[in-house]
Parts: sequence; C-alpha cells; structure tokens
Amino acid sequence: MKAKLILENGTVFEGKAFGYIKEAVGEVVFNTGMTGYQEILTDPSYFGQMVVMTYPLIGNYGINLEDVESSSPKVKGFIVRERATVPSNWRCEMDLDGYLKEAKVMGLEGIDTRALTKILRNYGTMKGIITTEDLKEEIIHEKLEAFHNDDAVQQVTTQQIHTIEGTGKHIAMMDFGIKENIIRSFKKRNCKMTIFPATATAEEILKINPDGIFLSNGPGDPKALTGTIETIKKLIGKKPIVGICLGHQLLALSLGGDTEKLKFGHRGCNHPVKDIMNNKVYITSQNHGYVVKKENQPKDILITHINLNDNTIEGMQHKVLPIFSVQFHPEASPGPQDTAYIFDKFMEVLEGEYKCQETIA
Ligand SMILES: NC(=O)CC[C@H](N)C(=O)O
Repeated sequence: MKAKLILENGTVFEGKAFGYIKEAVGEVVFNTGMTGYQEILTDPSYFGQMVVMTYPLIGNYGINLEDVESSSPKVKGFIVRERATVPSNWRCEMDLDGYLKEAKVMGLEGIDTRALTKILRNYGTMKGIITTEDLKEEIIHEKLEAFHNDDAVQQVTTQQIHTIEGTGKHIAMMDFGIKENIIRSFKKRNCKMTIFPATATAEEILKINPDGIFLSNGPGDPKALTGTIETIKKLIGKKPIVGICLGHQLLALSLGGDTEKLKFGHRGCNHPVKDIMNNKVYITSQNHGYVVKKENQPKDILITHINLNDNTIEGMQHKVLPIFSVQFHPEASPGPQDTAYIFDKFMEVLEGEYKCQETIA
C-alpha cells in the first residue's frame, strides 16, 4: 500500500507502508548504523521517535527474540530505503515486517533515505507524519502540532520496584527506559540490582542501602524530568553514582549544569570519542538528541570524554565525590564494545577506588 512521510517543513516522501499499517506521528531522527536494527527498534530511548536507517538495506538477517533491548519495539515508526523480504540467518525467528505488525509499529520503505537524512542534517530534527491517506494541509499541521513526547519516561519506566539477584555489589538502578544490555553488563559483573521506577524517591532508594546508584538511559528532554532532578540532588554525596546518556544529562542538571538540544543528534555505531584521561580514542555507540552544555558546566566537574566529530561533551567526573557519567553507550547493542571498561571503572569505584582525573594526571 502506498504511504508517505510528510515533514514539518512540508517535504513529502512517497513510498510503501509495511509493518502495522496505521498513521504515525513522531520526531524523525536518523541512525547511521549498518546493522543493529533490532536493538534500535527496542531501545526505549527512541520512544516517540520515527527512526530512519541510512544504511540502504534493512532486515536481511531477520529478527531473533534474544537480542532485544526491551520487551517490544519502542519506536513510533521505522523508515528504510529497501526492506529485505527474505531474511537469512541461523538465529532468525521472524522477519522485520511480521515483527513490526505484531508490535503495531508502522514502517515506510522505498523512499530516498539519503535525501531525507540530508534534510534533517541541514534543517535539524523535525516532526513528521507517516500516512496512507491524502490529508489536508491544516489537518497535517494540527496533528504535528498536537504531538509531544513530554511523558516519554513515564511510558517506558518500570511500574514496580524489582530485584535481580546477584552475589556481588548491590546497585540501585533508576530506570528511565533502561536497555537490557546495561542489565546484562552488570549481571556479568555479578551485581545484585534493585530496579526503581523513575518516580522513586531518594528515601526509597537509600532505604535499601545500595553500594551504588545507576542512572539509566531514556527518552525525551532531560529538563522535563524536574522531579527526578530533585531526587538525584538528594542522592549526590550519599552513594557512588554513575550515569549513562539520559542519566548523564540528569546528573549534569542536578549538579547545576545545563543541557541543550543538538541540531540533529548522534545516532549510530561509529562515533569517535576521546577519553582525555588515558588519551585514547574509542569508537562508540550513540543515541541522543540532547547534550550537556559546555557553557555553565556543572559545578565541581571535570570533562573526561569529548566527541571528536563535533567536540561536544561525552563524559564527566566529579572532582571530589565518586560520581561519573558518559553520554555514549558503553553497553553497545548495537555497536562496538570498546568502552565496556566504563562498567569496570564503576565496579572499581564501588570497591572504594575513586580517582579524580586531576590526581591521576
Ligand atoms: N539514549 C538516551 O538515553 C537518550 C537521552 C535523551 N533522551 C537524548 O535524546 O539526548
């Protein structure tokens, strides 16, 4: 069935619908990964977004039910140049079309994804609508206007406090839409984890007397989470804290820093990041639209990582307290596992070995 994507600036791309055929409205963002579509679809940080894959052939190794980053696809829509109709892989359990149908996610194929990506790079991230209907301009405008993603974290956070047993350190995990591979990464390091909803209070978290606190990735604008920022402020200084992506941004806001929206974000598997502390460059997995601002840097913080494409902040460390965070994704999935050392660094911090960059240099 014919379908089109209409962007906020009026650009129209005509293609074919696949997956669950309905109407979808969301923020259109592009991901440059050549593989990893299954992890991208199920990453809760994409909640409310329609993802365009820049790699031209998607779906060729199908879907397995193991490599998911959450229980179901979280994207609002999925846009590809060409959808592989005959997947081939020994782990393949179903095809992309069937997977999206089941999850009620609309797909659009057969459009010029290079042209679309260029528009998003030049004009910045925009809202868009995928539809099979011939909608009037005012209706499109109304639908795009009505779309917002303010309660995204509430939609993807856990509803209940729950525990994952382990024999090692006990970590309180604040779940803003946590990726499964973060949980797997801590499991590998024998951690016991108590997972808290985003609305948990500082008192509830401290009551379990964890060895450390983890602030997860998640969708939307960090500044919208005013209650969570207040909670984190109360946790600072009480326990070691580490944050990834949204968790890093929330930590910066809680320490008196600021965040801003990037023009078109970083989403892909090959973003070069320099660790200033060891002077090494790592290839990282990324998925974010916001960033910690260089101006009004958080109080008592040293910048530890920098993005080599645009020099934005990729990591920070508290000068005194055992607190650090990264903007990129050390858990990968999808993407290279070069930065798994970030999890080891947290484990060292939990053992009481916190070194500030200044003391190392
Ligand atoms: N992966 C994430 O945690 C994303 C954080 C935030 N929602 C952003 O887009 O910047």
